[in-house]
Amino acid sequence: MADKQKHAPEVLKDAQSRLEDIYERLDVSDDARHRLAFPHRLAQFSIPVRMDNGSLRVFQGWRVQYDVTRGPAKGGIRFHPGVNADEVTALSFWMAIKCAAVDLPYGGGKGGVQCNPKELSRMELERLSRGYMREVYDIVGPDIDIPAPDVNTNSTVMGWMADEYSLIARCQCPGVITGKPVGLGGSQGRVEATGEGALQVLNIWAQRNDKTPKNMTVAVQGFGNAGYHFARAAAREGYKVVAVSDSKGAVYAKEGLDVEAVYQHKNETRELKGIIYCEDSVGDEEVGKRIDNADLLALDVDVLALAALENAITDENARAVKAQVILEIANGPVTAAADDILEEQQITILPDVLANTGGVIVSYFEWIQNRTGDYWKAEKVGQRMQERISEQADLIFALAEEQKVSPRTATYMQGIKRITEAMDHRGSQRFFTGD
Ligand SMILES: NC(=O)C1=CN([C@@H]2O[C@H](COP(=O)(O)OP(=O)(O)OC[C@H]3O[C@@H](n4cnc5c(N)ncnc54)[C@H](O)[C@@H]3O)[C@@H](O)[C@H]2O)C=CC1
Ligand SMILES: O=C(O)CCC(=O)C(=O)O
Repeated sequence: MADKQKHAPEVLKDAQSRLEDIYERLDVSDDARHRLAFPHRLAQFSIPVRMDNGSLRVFQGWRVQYDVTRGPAKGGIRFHPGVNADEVTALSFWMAIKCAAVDLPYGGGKGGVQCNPKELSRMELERLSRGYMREVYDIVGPDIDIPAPDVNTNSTVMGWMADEYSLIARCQCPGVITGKPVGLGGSQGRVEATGEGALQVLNIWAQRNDKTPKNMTVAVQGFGNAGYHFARAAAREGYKVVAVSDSKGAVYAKEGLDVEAVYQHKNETRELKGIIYCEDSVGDEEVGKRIDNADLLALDVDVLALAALENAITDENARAVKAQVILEIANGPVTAAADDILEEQQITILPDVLANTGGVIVSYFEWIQNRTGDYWKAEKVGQRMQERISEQADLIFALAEEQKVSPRTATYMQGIKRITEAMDHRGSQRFFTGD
């Protein structure tokens, strides 16, 4: 256990350990450093839920607003047995960095409930989702904090939460939450946005480095919302997706997987591990062969896309990575210690705070649509996301080249610079001076 903790450090501490270098490079003031050392607000609460069998269960929940200098807090809500205050705080810290890095008028927030949604009935899940909104009602709102989906939450959960908010507020207020169903004020393109945005970041990097998608092999850890939509988009653009995994297993095919067939199988059986592939016989179910999850991370591929959870690559397994580029679709999949090892191995990391911004960018578009009442077609959403990502990724890659730093350092520099500039614009006398 102690050994495991050594390799998978506390998420917030690990996330913040990257800041000192950024502060030095940008000459950040002591005031700003103090303010970014702690979350602006951390709410912890209990959510009592009446279960279908009549018993009462009480779930622990959190909502953290790490920084709100540039605008209302923004970030998803995670339902997972491992969620805790440390993780949610780190996730809200990353939201603040990423929103600033791609110039969205938001701060960073995140929420979580410690639960296993797979063990809950649909009605229990709805009661839990509504209970969460009742607990955070006073601290969220379209100008305060705007939640969205994350691991194990989706448009259905967002729809229930939006409805609960409107019941309490006694008004229609779709802008309080994004990632809603399209029929309830959700945006076209939000479901696939994170995966599509990650592909765009990869394409921009590939173009700048004279690589062509056609020859590039890809392995994807985490075949959920973000990972599946990335794999689908990558296959569409000519990348060869040779392996994907979920929490229970991984599947591999040297000549490339049929991503849609794998998705269909997973949808029907809820898992990937049943898929069997024989090199010389092709049957209905035979779309790939089973490999261990750990082996997927060490495959000799061009691109390793990490789309599951934090701490996937640590100092324990970093040396086994053979990919030339890691695409961080998940938040925090590579620890700071692993970063150093991967850099030594000359592996490029396209960091979470840039690579997974497609989701929050389209959430921003959803919020604009909710507030103006002007709903956009899918083409417009796609085009505006592409413009935003291209513009900001180009700035970041150019900064990385100019400063001779990694794309992660350049993205943090971009984000922290914008946050600290906004702090300056708000003035230095808003705090009690003591006289
Ligand atoms: N959904 C979104 O819009 C966004 C998600 N993200 C991040 O992307 C990551 C994935 O999120 P979603 O796709 O929304 O969640 P999801 O719940 O839809 O999918 C997560 C997937 O990861 C798999 N998984 C979990 N542990 C694993 C392991 N050890 N090995 C292999 N697979 C494993 C699960 O089985 C599941 O298939 C998270 O880090 C999330 O914070 C980031 C930005 C936006
Ligand atoms: O869509 C959003 O507002 C936030 C998505 C999110 O939680 C993330 O980018 O990690």
